Amino acid sequence: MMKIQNISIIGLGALGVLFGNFFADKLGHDRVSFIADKDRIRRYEEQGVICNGQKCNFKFSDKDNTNQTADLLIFAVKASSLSSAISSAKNYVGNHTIILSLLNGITSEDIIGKALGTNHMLYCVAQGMDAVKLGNQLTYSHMGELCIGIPEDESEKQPMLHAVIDLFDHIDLPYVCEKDIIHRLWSKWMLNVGVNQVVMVTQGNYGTVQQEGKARETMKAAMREVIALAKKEHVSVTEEDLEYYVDMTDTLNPDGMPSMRQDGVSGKYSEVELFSGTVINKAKIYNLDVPVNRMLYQEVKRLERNY
Ligand SMILES: NC(=O)C1=CN([C@@H]2O[C@H](COP(=O)(O)OP(=O)(O)OC[C@H]3O[C@@H](n4cnc5c(N)ncnc54)[C@H](OP(=O)(O)O)[C@@H]3O)[C@@H](O)[C@H]2O)C=CC1
Ligand SMILES: CC(C)(CO)C(=O)C(=O)O
Repeated sequence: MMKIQNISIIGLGALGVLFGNFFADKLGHDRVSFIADKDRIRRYEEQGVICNGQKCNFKFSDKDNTNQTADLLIFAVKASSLSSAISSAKNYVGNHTIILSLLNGITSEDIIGKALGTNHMLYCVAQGMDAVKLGNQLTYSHMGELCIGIPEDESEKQPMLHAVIDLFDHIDLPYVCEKDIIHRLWSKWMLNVGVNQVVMVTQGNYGTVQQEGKARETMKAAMREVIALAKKEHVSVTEEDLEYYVDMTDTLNPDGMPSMRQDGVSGKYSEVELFSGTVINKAKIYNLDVPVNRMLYQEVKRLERNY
């Protein structure tokens, strides 16, 4: 079986730092590196990176290096940076490279696969964390888990999946190997369509949707529009999935906030196109009305016009 010896991550943000720090602690700092351009590397080395109060000694790899490929390559950028990240990471893809994408939404695996080779892709969903990165500082109390898997018709990727499972077992990384990874991708997307957008437009935090009231009801209504859409696309996402994710959200630090709201706080454009943007476009195909997502889309865009 292939053994994963080195890991490259692209994206030194909330998830990149969280998982990069975990990998480096368990495997040693030499086996984990962050791919970036020279300007970013200079900035990161000048400013440093702090994870739960501790300085991280990360190794950086110049995107233009052509003498090293990754055994495991992890994408941890926002959707708006995905195409630049793909071109920065391409030198690190060798014949044996396994790629995981931590991006939210239901499209990043396809996009990366089309650019770098679908034969490299496993599916992955990152969930359950309350990571907040503001400036160069990451804080979290729950690291969450990675859900990994392959669709039914890609069974030739079992050896790649086993290599990742072997690594995660070896370092005790919290993970779930999913029987139906497409179901997980969609049901996690349903959560983001609800919690990320509602916390963003209310300019709140997890506490805002953990208490009974309008915000929590709007979150659930936005999620139910995804359930209706999933039915049209023959993906089984149910009310039980909704309850599972609402319960998971209730366990998060009430002062924490989803990645989209962190973008709002930093005045960065959000991933709204991954959430209501995608819901609205897909709903048009089926003549499905999605008023809650239309409202959330308009509200996010209104907030972003003031940046
Ligand atoms: N935050 C969370 O708790 C969760 C996030 N997700 C998803 O994971 C993905 C990543 O989110 P998150 O970690 O919050 O994102 P962040 O915005 O915190 O971090 C993204 C990082 O990517 C870096 N980056 C952008 N373009 C490039 C590039 N071309 N080369 C190298 N680095 C680049 C940015 O660097 P710079 O700052 O230098 O521009 C930034 O540090 C998103 O899709 C999000 O929805 C999923 C689950 C939970
Ligand atoms: C809701 C959460 C934290 C999942 O755990 C997430 O996916 C995000 O912040 O984008």
